[in-house]
Amino acid sequence: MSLSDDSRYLKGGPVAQRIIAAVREDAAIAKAEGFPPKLISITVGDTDAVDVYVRNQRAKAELAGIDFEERRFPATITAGELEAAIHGLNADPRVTGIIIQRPVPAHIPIKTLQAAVHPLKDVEGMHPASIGNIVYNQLDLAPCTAAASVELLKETGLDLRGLEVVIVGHSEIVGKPIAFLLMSEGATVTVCHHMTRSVAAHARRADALFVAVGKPRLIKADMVKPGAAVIDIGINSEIGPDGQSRVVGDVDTDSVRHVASWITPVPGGVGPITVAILLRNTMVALSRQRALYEATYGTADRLAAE
Ligand SMILES: Nc1nc(=O)c2c([nH]1)NC[C@@H]1CN(c3ccc(C(=O)N[C@@H](CCC(=O)O)C(=O)O)cc3)C=[N+]21
Repeated sequence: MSLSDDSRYLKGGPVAQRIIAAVREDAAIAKAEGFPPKLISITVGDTDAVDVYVRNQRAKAELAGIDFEERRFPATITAGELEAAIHGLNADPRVTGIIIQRPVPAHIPIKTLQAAVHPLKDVEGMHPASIGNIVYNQLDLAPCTAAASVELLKETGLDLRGLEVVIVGHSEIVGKPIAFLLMSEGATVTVCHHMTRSVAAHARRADALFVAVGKPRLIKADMVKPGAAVIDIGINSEIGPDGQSRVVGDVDTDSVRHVASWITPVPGGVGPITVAILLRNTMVALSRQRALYEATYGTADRLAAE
């Protein structure tokens, strides 16, 4: 059976298309009402993984009818200069959302930057206030990759209440937010990381296994419970047998697919949904901004107010 017609593969494309179609309708209405959505991407220095992401952001934003603007800064910029640029974007009423692409150079404290983005414009959900809302079960503006991973799990139709979930990787942007999102949905969550004694022993208990560590083929067939759902969030570049560079996840898909009931391909799994969620988050941010605007000026019509 080929990869494309095997129902065990949880593909991101159809889910992403569904989300983008809904965003497109929302964006058209908002635009007609005088609130065109606009997303700003901030990149500092050069990173391949970021290039792929930003390229897809631009393409899908265009498809959805969201203005997209990339601001590139040299790796030599200071944290203060970046913060000033972010404050400028916060104050600009035409800007709906700001995403700071990670990683940034080592001399820039990423947390300070994330906290500089106004919470109403924080389309990545990485401001401390946004992350905090997830602890309070307010889930509509979650970090994009984490939300995308959960969205794919939901495609299986598995009941999340009481589901045994194991997450390998505890990053602020992926592993930790996935844990909170799934706890909110009623799952029983175990988080493994580099100090975990036996990742395999935990992983084998999982009905749903999420992996986000950045190590090709870390998860092998003997670490997976038969019938489990495996969500592979890794993006690793390596040289294939043909000498060409290729992208692989953290799961040894060739062996694991014979054990798991569902498995996400890389590429073509979580990635496309991540981009779609970023656009959906931009519309969530816009509606919050509009609610504030209307509460302040007493009208939904910005053009009339100006
Ligand atoms: N603040 C921040 N948030 C992120 O979420 C973030 C980041 N920084 N830095 C870089 C990584 C990487 N990342 C990707 C998302 C989607 C694809 C994607 O669309 N992948 C396609 C590949 C398409 C192609 O190869 O053209 C796929 O998996 O099918 C790739 C990479 C998000 N990241």
